[in-house]
Order: sequence, then C-alpha cells, then structure tokens
Amino acid sequence: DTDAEEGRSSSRALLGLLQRVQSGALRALGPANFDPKLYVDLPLAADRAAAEAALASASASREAMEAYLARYFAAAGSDLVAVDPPDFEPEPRGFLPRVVGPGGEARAWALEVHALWKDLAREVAPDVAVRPGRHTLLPLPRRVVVPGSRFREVYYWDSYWVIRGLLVSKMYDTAKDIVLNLVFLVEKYGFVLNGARSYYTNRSQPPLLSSMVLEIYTATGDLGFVRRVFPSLLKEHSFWTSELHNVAIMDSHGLVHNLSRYQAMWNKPRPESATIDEELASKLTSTSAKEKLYHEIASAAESGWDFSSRWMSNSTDMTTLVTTFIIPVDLNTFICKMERDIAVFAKLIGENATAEIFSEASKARHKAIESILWNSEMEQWLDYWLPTDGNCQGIYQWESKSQNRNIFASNFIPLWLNAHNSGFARFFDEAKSMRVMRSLWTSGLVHPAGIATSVSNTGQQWDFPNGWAPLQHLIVEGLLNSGSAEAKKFAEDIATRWVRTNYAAYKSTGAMHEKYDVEACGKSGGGGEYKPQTGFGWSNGVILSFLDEFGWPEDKEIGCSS
Ligand SMILES: OC[C@H]1O[C@H](O[C@H]2O[C@H](CO)[C@@H](O)[C@H](O)[C@H]2O)[C@H](O)[C@@H](O)[C@@H]1O
Repeated sequence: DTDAEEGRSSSRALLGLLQRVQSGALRALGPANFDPKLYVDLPLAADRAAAEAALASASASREAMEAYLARYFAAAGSDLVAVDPPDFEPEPRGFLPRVVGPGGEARAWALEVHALWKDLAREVAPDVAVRPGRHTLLPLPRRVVVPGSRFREVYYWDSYWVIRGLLVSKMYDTAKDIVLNLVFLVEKYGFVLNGARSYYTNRSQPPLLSSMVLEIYTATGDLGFVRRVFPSLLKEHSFWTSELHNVAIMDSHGLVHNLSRYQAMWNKPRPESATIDEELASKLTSTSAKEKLYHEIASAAESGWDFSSRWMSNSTDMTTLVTTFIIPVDLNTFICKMERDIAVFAKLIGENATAEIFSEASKARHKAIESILWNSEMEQWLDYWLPTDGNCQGIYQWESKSQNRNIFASNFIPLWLNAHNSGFARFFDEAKSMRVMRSLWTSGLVHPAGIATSVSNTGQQWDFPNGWAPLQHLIVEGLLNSGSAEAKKFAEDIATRWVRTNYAAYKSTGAMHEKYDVEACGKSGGGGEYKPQTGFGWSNGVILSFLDEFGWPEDKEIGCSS
C-alpha cells in the first residue's frame, strides 16, 4: 500500500544519506579506528534535507565533521533504551546448583555473567515507531538482548545462545520476548532478518528460530506460546526451501535431492560496511563483476560466518567469494532440525497432517545430507561446491571431487542432531558418532582453549585461530548426546577448556568476548573487518549453558592450568 511504499522510500533515503555521511567521515577522520557501521546506526536528529545540504562542507576537516555529526545526529545506540528485565533476579532460586568451584570462584563468576543480561537488555525507543524515517533501527514490540558493543541491535542466530543462557537464568519472559520479536519480523518481512536494522532486510542468518521455540517449550511447557508462533515457523521454512535458497542435486544412484544454500537478495555494498566493500570491489573493473562480488559478500553475511576461507576459492583473496555456489553442511543441519521441530510442534497442537509432511521432509533432508555431504573416507560431512560457470540447467549432478575437503568446525555440526531426537529415529547410530568423534580429535581443530573454526590462518575472523561460542556449543551438545561414554568425556573436556579460557580472559580484561583465540587459555580472538567486540550475548549464553550441563565441582580448578 501507499503508506508502506512511503516508508520504504524514506528508509532508503535515510540509508543513502547515512552512507554518504560514512564516506565523508572516512575522508575527514581517516581510516584509523574507523568503524563504518557507526554511521549507518546514527539516528537523525534534524530534518533530513537540512542534514543532506550541510554534508558537503562537513567532509572538509575533522572539526567540521565532528560539528556536523553533533548538530544533525543523536548518538549511535541512543534509540535503544536500557531496560531492567522484570524477570531478572540477582540469584534466582535453583540457579546452577552444581556450580561451586574452588573457594566459590566459579559460582561468583557465573553470577557475574548472569548479571550481564541487565547490561544487554534493551527496548526500542518510542521515537523509532513515531518517526521511522529517522532511524535505521527497526521498531520491535518487545524487549531484546543485544550481543554488545558495536552490535547494538538484536541478531538472529546469536539469539539462540542468548536464549539458552536466559533459560539457565530462569528469565523465561525475556526469552519469549526475543522470539516474539523475531516472529514479528517474519510476519512483516517473510523471514527473520540478519538483525533488526533496515540495512539487514536483504538477508537472514542461520535459521534457529524453531530451536529457540523448542528450548523455551521444553523449559516452560507453554503450549499457547507454541501455537502463537507456529504459523511463522511454517513461513520461515518456505523462505529457506524456496527457489531463492533451494538447490536440486542428483546423487550417484540417480536420486534427486533438495538442499539449501545461502543467498542474499542484494548486489550492492553492505551499508554497514560500504566503505570496506567498495574498496575491495575497486580491484574489479566491470559493474557486473562488482555486483556479483557484493552479492557473494552479503550471502556470506547471511551464513553468519562472515568472513571465512570456507566461502573463498582462493583463501587469500576476498574477491573470490563464491558463497552462493556452496551447499553448506551447517545450514542443512539447521533446516533438518527445523523440519523435525515443526513436526513435533504440529503434533503437539493437533495438526497431524502437517506433522506427517514435516516428518517426511526432515527424513528426506537427512537422506540428502548423508548422500551429498557425507564423506566416508574422512568421516566428516563436507560442504559441496557447485560449478561456478553457470552451465547447469535445473538439476546438478553430484561429483565426488566437488566436496570441499578442507577442515572446518562446520564439518562436525550434524553431530548436534544427536541432541535433539524428539521421538524421531536417531540421525545416525552411536558407532558413526564415535567415528566422527575420532575424526574430530585428529582433525587439527582441537586446541588447548577449544575448537578452532578452521585449520588455516587467513586473517578472517571465521578461521584459525578463532574459536566461537556457538561452534563449541553445537559440537559439545552433539557429542554429549551420542550415547557413548567416551564422547561424553570428550564433550566435557571441550566445555572445560572453553569455560577456563572465558574465565581467564574475563579476569584479565573484565569482559566477555565475542570470540577467543583457541591456541592459549585466556586469549581473546581477532582478525576480520572490525575490532574485536565485548559484551557478549552468545558467549555468556554458552558459558551458562555449559555450567548448567556439567556443573563445576569444588575441587576443579577454573583458572588456566599451565
Ligand atoms: O558489521 C559486519 C558484520 O557484522 C555482523 O556479523 C558478525 O556479528 C554478528 C553479531 O554477533 C554475528 O551474528 C555474525 O556471525 C558475525 O560474523 C553481521 O551479522 C553481518 O551481517 C555484518 O555484515
């Protein structure tokens, strides 16, 4: 309708202005400590036309730019208001009963991590709904928990681990609010956005909405909540299996399978990193080559692994990103899980025909994962690379050489399905889990402070030596539930390394970090296009979840053992 069109056009106009402010600021302030995202997060404090007219002269010097920013814009993040979550209690009844640690150290720290929810809880300021043309922030009806630092808005896949932690903290209402906000986005846009900003409306992130709902349902038994969100889960499933993401591929026995890939609806620079993307694309000459690169960059952002050699033909050259030509192991694991979850929910609310359809869909995807992505020699699941020459008409033909044999933590993510049977047949048997576990053990990914993202040090943040909380958690949960005592021990070992490194880094820096360097205990991570961030939603969630799962006995050292 006309109102919606007007809204879209004023949002585009604001983003256009903010991107020009971003380029002007880079010229005026210089590249040192420059964060392009800051500028597209600025709320407009005056009339847009006036801010536009004054921009040309502002780029002349640092002083002029600083005066311009102060005159026409409010501070980034000021349109999100800090809130005290009403369901927060400093020490909730029944909180981590098995966490003690020497001298109560582990428990004291766990309570500090728990208290960080208060720092990260936000509500969208009323002005965002009243004057949406002044904000790239999207209005959300309920409170959120943000990752922290430059990540001032709610993020999609981060929210799964935030919710895992909130459930340990007994903050059930805050967990439900986060999901209801994501559902609000599905109702409005047809999918969960990468994050709640107008510049994230062209892509999603790894789809874990149904997993959030399942965890909340398991903790609260709230069937009304499941009923409320159910239609959005179906809508999200259509998004991930639609033509945009679906790939048909014929296996070596002539059977055709459907799997999904990441694919953003965008072929321009990412507004939050436009100056970076434009500089990279300046190495290319034609407009079409630049647009292709922008499309692959935004699609890598949809994967959550932005950026990684996983998506690059040449690991030292970002212009060789081919994200949309890759069938990723983790994405298909998440969708297989989504299909199982939907079947479970459908049954619970009495929609038996839908339950049957989704149960069949998850079995079909399971078969596809085993047939296209499993590599029995390596005992791992491997991303599958489609030909990039665009010759295929419709159905691709599987070829063994197209499995990417490089080692990534994602090669082990299907193990996670062990943790979530929900009455279904096991995804694979205990013997196979054991073989995968041994393959992980010798893969080169296991390090003193956790599991590395890959084995190549490319300077990208989703590569060696960085370890990320979500990857530790997915693999640990998978090993823990594989049915074998040895795998359980290994799971606890990885969780212990991770807890210790988070603890040591917290003690030395006073903060929880977005990522860690797995080579040594107590080291935070680096690399990538922005400065390492603290806060940090998913890291906090994973620590609380590990402490809940494994406890921390009185006699177990929590500091780094030398
Ligand atoms: O600003 C650059 C990119 O930042 C985000 O990605 C990283 O942070 C997210 C929030 O913690 C996380 O979900 C993602 O896995 C990280 O790589 C953002 O999601 C990107 O779209 C954005 O371009």
